[in-house]
Amino acid sequence: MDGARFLSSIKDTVLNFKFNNVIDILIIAVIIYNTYKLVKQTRAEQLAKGLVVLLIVTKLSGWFKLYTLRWLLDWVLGAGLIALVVIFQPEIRRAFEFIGRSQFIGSRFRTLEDGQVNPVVEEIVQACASLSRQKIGALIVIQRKTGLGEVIETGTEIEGYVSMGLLINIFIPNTPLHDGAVIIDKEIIKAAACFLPITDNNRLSKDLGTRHRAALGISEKSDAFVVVVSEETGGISTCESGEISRYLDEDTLRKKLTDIYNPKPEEGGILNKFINEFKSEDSKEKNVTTEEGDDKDEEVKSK
Ligand SMILES: Nc1ncnc2c1ncn2[C@@H]1O[C@H](COP(=O)(O)OP(=O)(O)OP(=O)(O)O)[C@@H](O)[C@H]1O
Repeated sequence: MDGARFLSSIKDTVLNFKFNNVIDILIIAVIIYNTYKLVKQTRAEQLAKGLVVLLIVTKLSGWFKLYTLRWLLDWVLGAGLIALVVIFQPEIRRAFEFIGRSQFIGSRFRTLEDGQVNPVVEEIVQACASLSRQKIGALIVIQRKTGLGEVIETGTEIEGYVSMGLLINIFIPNTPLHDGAVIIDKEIIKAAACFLPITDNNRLSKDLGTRHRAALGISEKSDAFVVVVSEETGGISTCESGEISRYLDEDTLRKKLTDIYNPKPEEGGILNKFINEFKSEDSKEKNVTTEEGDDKDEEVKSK
């Protein structure tokens, strides 16, 4: 394109500029800004930089008529797109899962009046407190928006209302259903003795065995809320979004469960929540810490 044609095309663009062009530019600006926020400080950042360089070089090779280089770069970009989908499959999956469980679809738990507590919360709290006192190991998964059908299928179907008695009974040692996890969907115990995926985080504290690792595993792969009672110490822990909080007292557990069973509208825009969801895999990878030496009664983030 020579100089005169270039100038005349700019003149045409300016003269034909309309309101819908402004909207168009604004939308693109918002998309670019949020894409930048999305990839910033994640493993996608370096990749995005490389992609920008590749795009610029491709464009330049076209302008300078370097046909072989252009052909090669076109090919790399085409193949790169498929590679991107493969590399970022976990993030893409999380993003789609987030859309699926977003507020558009509504919460699965009914909202209660202020101060009201869902009776299920108290049943779970009392069961855990009792199991903790008796040092009986327990693993309780509360399903939220991510369906846990595959996990439920690995166990024994129960379909019974949540009650302190039933929960304690399930986990009594040497009974047929005590090994594995109980899955709760709202007020119903769907199944017991379920097998959960174990976390592959190998930087966890050595004193966390397979029960806690299974709890973390399912919380990484879904939005489930998990309560663990340690057989060894009687300590109560909870796992959520790949993070473990240990040595909880009854009141803290009650508060956490109340937040689940009596959800408040989430703060922040839908876009920010989407970005956080997308980023969480990466930030977790960066924030892995070990828990050795942590004090009792302190909430410990395992990741
Ligand atoms: N993948 C799994 N899915 C469900 N439950 C599991 C899984 N792996 C282990 N468990 C449960 O954890 C029990 C073993 O717990 P282990 O002592 O290894 O873990 P821990 O985290 O040290 O817990 P604790 O503090 O209670 O000893 C098993 O008997 C079983 O009930």
